[in-house]
Amino acid sequence: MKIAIFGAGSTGCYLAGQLCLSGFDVSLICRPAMKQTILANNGITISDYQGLLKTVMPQAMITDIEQAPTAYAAFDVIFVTLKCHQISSIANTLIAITHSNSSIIFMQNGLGSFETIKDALSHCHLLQGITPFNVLQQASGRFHKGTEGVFTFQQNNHTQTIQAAMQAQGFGCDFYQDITPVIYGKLLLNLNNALNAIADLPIKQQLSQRACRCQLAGAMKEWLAVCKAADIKLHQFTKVKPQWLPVILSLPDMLFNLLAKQMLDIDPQARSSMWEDIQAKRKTEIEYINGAVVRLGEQYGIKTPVNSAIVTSIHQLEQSI
Ligand SMILES: NC(=O)C1=CN([C@@H]2O[C@H](COP(=O)(O)OP(=O)(O)OC[C@H]3O[C@@H](n4cnc5c(N)ncnc54)[C@H](OP(=O)(O)O)[C@@H]3O)[C@@H](O)[C@H]2O)C=CC1
Ligand SMILES: CC(C)(CO)C(=O)C(=O)O
Repeated sequence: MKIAIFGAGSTGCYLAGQLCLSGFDVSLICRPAMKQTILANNGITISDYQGLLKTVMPQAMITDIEQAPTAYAAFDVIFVTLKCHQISSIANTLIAITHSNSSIIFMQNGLGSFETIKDALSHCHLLQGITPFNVLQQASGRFHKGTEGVFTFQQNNHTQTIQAAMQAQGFGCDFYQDITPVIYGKLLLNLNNALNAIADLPIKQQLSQRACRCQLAGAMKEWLAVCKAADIKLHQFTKVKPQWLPVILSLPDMLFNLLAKQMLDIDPQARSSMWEDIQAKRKTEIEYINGAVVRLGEQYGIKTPVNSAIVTSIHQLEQSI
């Protein structure tokens, strides 16, 4: 199975590492700077908070796909690990580098990016997936997984083969036929991305402060209310049901810390991908995350002042950088 990672950054390189170690032929479609970093460090190093540390060299690193897509043999599976706003422009390239049985798997957080491309690719096998954990790009071509969870994909013959190979290497991998509750449930957790970027602290330290947790609880309550009004089911990612998260987050520090220890294994250094975007002076995915809550809220007549204020703060941060 010939696999490409389109947009190899934090999550894409981590996924590439696990796929290479699982025996697949993996090519990265990446920026020249990423290729240079990987070559200079003799490969991609993946590490995690439980002690994993492995280095692998992908089969190829392609930096000119948009200029010369036909120069490359078609891929069987393409994981798109770009940011949400980078998706819509790659439809023609994806068509040029796939065959009639290829699967294209979109791995974006939030809501709305898949919709910007799916019509242009209506004849392709399109799937969605998520990365439930945090990946931070570190120095020396190292990609560090800082929280628990395993790659999760919509189910088809390709993702079934990938799951079997990844599990044989000890990497978990989940799949679902109906991915919608997973995507909507992940959005609940991603409501912290912006707050973490604003707080400018590691997630663990940020969530140790009750004031920060109460802001997150407020944003979550709005999303839960919107989902209830829209009759949307949410996948449960944590040990407690999604509806209980705002209650637990609002507890006093001592009680919260006791419960949190049992709920989430998290590296003290982990930060959100939106924090990475702000630090790197990149456009964020705010419109697909808190912005999606505001838009759906308007549609269902649910007020979302907390999420609206977060969207405004992130746009201000984007402009000030
Ligand atoms: N990082 C994380 O911990 C997590 C991220 N996610 C989600 O996963 C998705 C991907 O995030 P993440 O991995 O952090 O993103 P990154 O920004 O780290 O990776 C995307 C990479 O693709 C590159 N790129 C952009 N356009 C092209 C192109 N046309 N051709 C080749 N390369 C290109 C980008 O370069 P450039 O920067 O120059 O544009 C960047 O290096 C997002 O939706 C995010 O929310 C989900 C869970 C955790
Ligand atoms: C895993 C999580 C929720 C960590 O913040 C994330 O999805 C992100 O950083 O984008």
